[in-house]
Amino acid sequence: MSVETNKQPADGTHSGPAPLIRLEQVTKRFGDNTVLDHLDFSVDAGRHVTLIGPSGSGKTTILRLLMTLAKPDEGTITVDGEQLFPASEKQIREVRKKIGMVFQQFNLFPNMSVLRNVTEAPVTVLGLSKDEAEARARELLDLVGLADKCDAKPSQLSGGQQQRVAIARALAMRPQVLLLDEVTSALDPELVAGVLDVLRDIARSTDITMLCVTHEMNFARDISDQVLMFDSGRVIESGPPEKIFGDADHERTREFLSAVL
Ligand SMILES: Nc1ncnc2c1ncn2[C@@H]1O[C@H](COP(=O)(O)OP(=O)(O)OP(=O)(O)O)[C@@H](O)[C@H]1O
Repeated sequence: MSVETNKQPADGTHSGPAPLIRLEQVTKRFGDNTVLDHLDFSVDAGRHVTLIGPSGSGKTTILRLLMTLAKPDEGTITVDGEQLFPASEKQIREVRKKIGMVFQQFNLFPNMSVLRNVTEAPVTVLGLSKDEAEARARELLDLVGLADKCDAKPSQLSGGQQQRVAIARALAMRPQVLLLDEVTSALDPELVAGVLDVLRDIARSTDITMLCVTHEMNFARDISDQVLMFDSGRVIESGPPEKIFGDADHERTREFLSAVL
């Protein structure tokens, strides 16, 4: 499979083994509610990292910060050596090109065909020609099993198919990082497996970096190089899936997993 990413050559300042994503001492508050509390973690290029933890522990907030949909109150976030906060609008636009996100809701453009949903941003944001964007989109729609749905409107597709279009749309920007926020939570149970299979395939066969929030623990176990257990805005434990799911050190992790597995 030929999913490629828009890898930028590292400049002199940021070359070397710097992680692709780095959060340092990140704090995020909503009023009196401290959602992230001096959070530190980093993700190396090409790794698949899953965030697990109880509802409200701040997992989605991290993805929203990385997408610049929210700002931290303190701390720094860098992606590929470039700082996200504080940064000019222009810098943020550049960093944003490196990050794709798939949300719980598919958020497709209802009046556009499936193909146009996937070509729109590569044409308008990256400046690809229509032909180039269509070739890329057709390849990705084939990858997610929807080659025959190019001309359909989103409303003619099942939720699982719509989410697969959303995955193709995110990949069409050739991001270095794919953020996945509970992408199967809004789906009927029988449609979940098809979407997770597509993501497993992408995880196995591409070099894209994935940061994933999910309540699907089997999926987390399958695709992750590393699992981060969150509680109250902090990472309380992290490790490879065999360790976290099989022999967690922290009692809170064991309690959480025994409740959800
Ligand atoms: N825009 C907002 N305004 C106020 N509070 C918010 C906002 N967004 C998130 N929060 C609060 O921040 C906390 C963390 O939310 P977040 O969605 O990051 O948790 P989560 O770990 O992803 O939970 P879940 O697994 O239920 O999705 C929650 O208490 C939530 O109510």
